[in-house]
Amino acid sequence: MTEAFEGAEKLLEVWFAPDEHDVPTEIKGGRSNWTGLRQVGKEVWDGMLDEVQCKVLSVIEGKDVDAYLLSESSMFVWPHKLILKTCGTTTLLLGLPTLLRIASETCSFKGVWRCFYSRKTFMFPDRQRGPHKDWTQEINFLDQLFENSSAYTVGRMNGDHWLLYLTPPRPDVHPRILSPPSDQTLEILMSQLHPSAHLSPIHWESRPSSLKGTAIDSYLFSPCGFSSNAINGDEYATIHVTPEVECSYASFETNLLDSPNIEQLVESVLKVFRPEKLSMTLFISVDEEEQEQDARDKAKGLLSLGAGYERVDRIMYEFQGYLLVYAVWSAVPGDMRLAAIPHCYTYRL
Ligand SMILES: C[S@+](CC[C@H](N)C(=O)[O-])C[C@H]1O[C@@H](n2cnc3c(N)ncnc32)[C@H](O)[C@@H]1O
Repeated sequence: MTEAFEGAEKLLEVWFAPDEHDVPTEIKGGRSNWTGLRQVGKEVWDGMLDEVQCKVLSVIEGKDVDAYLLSESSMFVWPHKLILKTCGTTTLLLGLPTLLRIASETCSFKGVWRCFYSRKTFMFPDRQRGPHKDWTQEINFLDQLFENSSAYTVGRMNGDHWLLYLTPPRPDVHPRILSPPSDQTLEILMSQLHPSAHLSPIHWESRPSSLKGTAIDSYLFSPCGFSSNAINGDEYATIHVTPEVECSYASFETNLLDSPNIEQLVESVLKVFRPEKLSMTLFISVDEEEQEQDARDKAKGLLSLGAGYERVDRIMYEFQGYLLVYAVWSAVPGDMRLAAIPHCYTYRL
């Protein structure tokens, strides 16, 4: 890389149905053993990713999800939903109309059931291209594709903040469901990493309780940079590291929040990277009152971090069907715990 790299990712999550059993049965894609979006062949995704300006490096096929390792981050494809996460100066949103066309023409989906798009503030916003030059342009682009959406700026306007665009569930795409899917996602976005935090920082392992094995795909870029996907059943975790000192950044994302608990998980990840600054987002689906209490208990995991960090912000939102917690921390100046050499972290998925 000749100039500083923008590690912060754009993150798109599109749900075409609430559940993998709700996908159309018709198969028109090249992978006829699979249903919904998983029937779409790599060569078709390659065409969409050309518009995003990134490439597939490798793919792993799990029982429930396919994980694509990209030249700029990752893509996960379930039968009913897709997560696309891309960094650098990629033009993620320019691939969205093609994704919607593939979902309709190849997979016979009636439309988008729910969509989420988010990102943190860029380190180098002037280098972004297409609609990603600023948040208003991204909102305008998405508003041409979706109705009744909401766009939020979460956090400090005069500091690091996080941007979120979301659409409400569409009953015309899928009728109101009695028990909406349980869904949770944690993202940890870290910057100003400890200088030793770079080479293959994560070892993945299957949980002892898990009968299914974890499939892992990792890539060490030259001269530096690391990306890794792990999948087990319908659970996934993904990690991306930009170690260059002038723009160091790492992200960790997973939908597995049961083991270990969130505090332990976050602390373990922080021990690897020792970032000076970090923000976290936790989305938890909330349906009934019971789930709401459960979600609030999980969210308490983001109240304090032991390891030499002080909380700058913690903001909670309630959306239709979801609780969101956004929290920002910064390292306590002079705290010796942060000077420790980073650990290698074994993550059990
Ligand atoms: C794709 S990776 C991970 C990006 C991720 N979003 C993150 O959290 O940092 C980016 C790192 O790989 C390095 N890299 C080396 N060759 C690259 C290439 N051909 N494309 C993208 N990144 C490359 C970059 O300089 C950077 O350190």
